[in-house]
Amino acid sequence: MSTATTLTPTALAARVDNAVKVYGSGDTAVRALDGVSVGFRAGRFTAIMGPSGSGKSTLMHCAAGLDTLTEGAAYIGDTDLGSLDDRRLTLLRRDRVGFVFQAFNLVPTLNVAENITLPIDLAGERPDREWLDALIDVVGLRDRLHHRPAELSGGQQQRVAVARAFAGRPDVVFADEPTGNLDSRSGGEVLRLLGDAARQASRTVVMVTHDPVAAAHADEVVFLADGRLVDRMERPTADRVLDRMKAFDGTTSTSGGEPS
Ligand SMILES: Nc1ncnc2c1ncn2[C@@H]1O[C@H](COP(=O)(O)OP(=O)(O)OP(=O)(O)O)[C@@H](O)[C@H]1O
Repeated sequence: MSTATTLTPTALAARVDNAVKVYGSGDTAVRALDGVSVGFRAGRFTAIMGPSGSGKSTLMHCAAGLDTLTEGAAYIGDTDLGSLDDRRLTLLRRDRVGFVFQAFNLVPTLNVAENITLPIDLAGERPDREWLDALIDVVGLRDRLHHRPAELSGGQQQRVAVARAFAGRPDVVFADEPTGNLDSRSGGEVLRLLGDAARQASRTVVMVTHDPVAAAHADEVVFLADGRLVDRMERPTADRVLDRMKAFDGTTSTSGGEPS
């Protein structure tokens, strides 16, 4: 049987195979990814964790088509990103991928409603009003639609960014430290939104974080160390994630490392 081309419930929304990323060359070369193979299941919320410099952001950027791999392959659904020219890659990112960054990256001159629909407007598409309406309710922004970003709290701004990321019904939303600029209460709300969007609307979310509490909102955590995938954890709790992270201190060995 040939590989199915449509997504099934257990399909992978994004994956990398044998991903190698080398920055620079010669003596100063850094092997940020050293043969990582990992899949992100459709309809799930996955967190990427690991010590500083372990390659989390590099993995996310390469999986999302924001950067290219030195070796190996990255796929969104069945599309091999390495097979796309710049124009097609730009279109794929616009049509099939959503992004949430630590710095909210809203357009200051546009109001909330305009920020949310910006990717759809830029694509020249017609908004799906029903979907947008539901999204605005999910992120709790209905009474702020005509405000500009500067009139919102940080948590509200990030909720706008989450709504914008999901507005075009992307296959996968990548989030890079989305709660890094938020207090724990606002951060918790944003994480719940990401989880709800993944589970209720069958969207896939992949989040880079260094925070075990944030990772505990995910369905699964994948752990990187020194550019390699070293572990996966289903149904994480903050304590279990913290214990796993402690095992990285001093050694990145995965055999018999006992948390203190
Ligand atoms: N543009 C670049 N040029 C050279 N080296 C880079 C570049 N970007 C990242 N690196 C290096 O690649 C390695 C992985 O970096 P990356 O940012 O992916 O790690 P990270 O796990 O996201 O770290 P952090 O948690 O500190 O953000 C690090 O050694 C980093 O110094």
